[in-house]
Amino acid sequence: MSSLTVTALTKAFGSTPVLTGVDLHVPAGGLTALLGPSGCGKTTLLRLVAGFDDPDSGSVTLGDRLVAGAGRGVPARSRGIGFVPQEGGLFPHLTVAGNVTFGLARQRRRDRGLVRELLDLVGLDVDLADRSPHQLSGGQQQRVALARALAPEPSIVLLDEPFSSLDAGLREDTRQAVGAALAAAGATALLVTHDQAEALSMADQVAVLRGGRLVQLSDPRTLYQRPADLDVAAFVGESVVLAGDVRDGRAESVLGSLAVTGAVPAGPARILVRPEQLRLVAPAGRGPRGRVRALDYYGHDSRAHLELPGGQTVTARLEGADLPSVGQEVGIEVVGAAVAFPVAGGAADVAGPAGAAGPVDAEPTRRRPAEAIS
Ligand SMILES: Nc1ncnc2c1ncn2[C@@H]1O[C@H](COP(=O)(O)OP(=O)(O)OP(=O)(O)O)[C@@H](O)[C@H]1O
Repeated sequence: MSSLTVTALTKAFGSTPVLTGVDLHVPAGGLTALLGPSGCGKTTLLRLVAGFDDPDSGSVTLGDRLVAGAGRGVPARSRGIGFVPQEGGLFPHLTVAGNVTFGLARQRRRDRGLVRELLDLVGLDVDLADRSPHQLSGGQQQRVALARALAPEPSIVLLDEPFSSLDAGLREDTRQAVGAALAAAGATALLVTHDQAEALSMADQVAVLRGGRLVQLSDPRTLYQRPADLDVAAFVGESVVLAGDVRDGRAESVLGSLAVTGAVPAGPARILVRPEQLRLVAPAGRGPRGRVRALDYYGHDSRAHLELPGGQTVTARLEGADLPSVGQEVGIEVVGAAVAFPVAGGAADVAGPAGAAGPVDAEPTRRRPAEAIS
């Protein structure tokens, strides 16, 4: 398995730039998720790495082998890349064993021990070897596709939204099986996804792409806890964004004086905390408080939508069965540090992640209308 290095990669279709100066290093044996909204260029980047398309400029290197750029273009079939497409792309006329060994030399295709080994690697029973793809579930088909990609021992495996067609339960199981198989094979992998939970749970590092540019490359925890900006913050989880004023490592906000992560210049800032950092307590003195406007109950946890004194609504994620009632006034504590984004020009108005003016709610489109306050 090789590392992958992409340097200053640029691609346009006609006059429309799709990738602009993308630099990315995927270490050997690691799984990197390429995360971004629809149309940001994820698949295009994967196709340039695979050799299905040529970049306009920049380079692609596998290990120390330049495969694209500087006038060089190694054909896709000679790059030693395994590819797992969105819906498996299994050959319908071949059995599972035929699919898994498709890319191997004729002699190795009859090696039943190898088929067993590969199916075992992806968590499938060897009894499935003689079935046709249509006799498998979607999740099983994706595992066979991975076994097929791993069979020739490629330098890197590229996975293009491999779980997107699976329903929720199957998706989780298949993710775990695929992650375990890639780790057991010691594979270098680049996984395209627009699902932040998938990226955060599976990857060693996450590359966030926006508008054809790489905006952050971090391990999952850093990405969630120290996002590069509020757009990235909103893309990888729910956000509570407050107006604040930073002094000496603390931010004064409607939720009190909050410790701020990292060195932030003094002055007005937008302050990010996550809903699970908000803890509801009995209202006390002049401490931060809000009124519960709505509750979403999920069983394992709940979400409370809280209206703050200035009219802004924020979301708190609550564990346990001891829940407030709608209409109740509650005290609010913030646990852990906040992240501050200095406001250029001075005004600390809270603008939404997409730049909208006015108070921000973490998930405005999913919030229910406020329930009646008793
Ligand atoms: N062959 C092509 N010709 C013209 N435009 C293209 C071509 N391929 C992709 N595009 C455009 O490039 C942009 C990026 O597409 P791409 O498929 O890389 O995005 P993506 O992030 O993978 O999106 P999705 O998550 O929806 O698959 C889109 O606007 C798309 O319409």
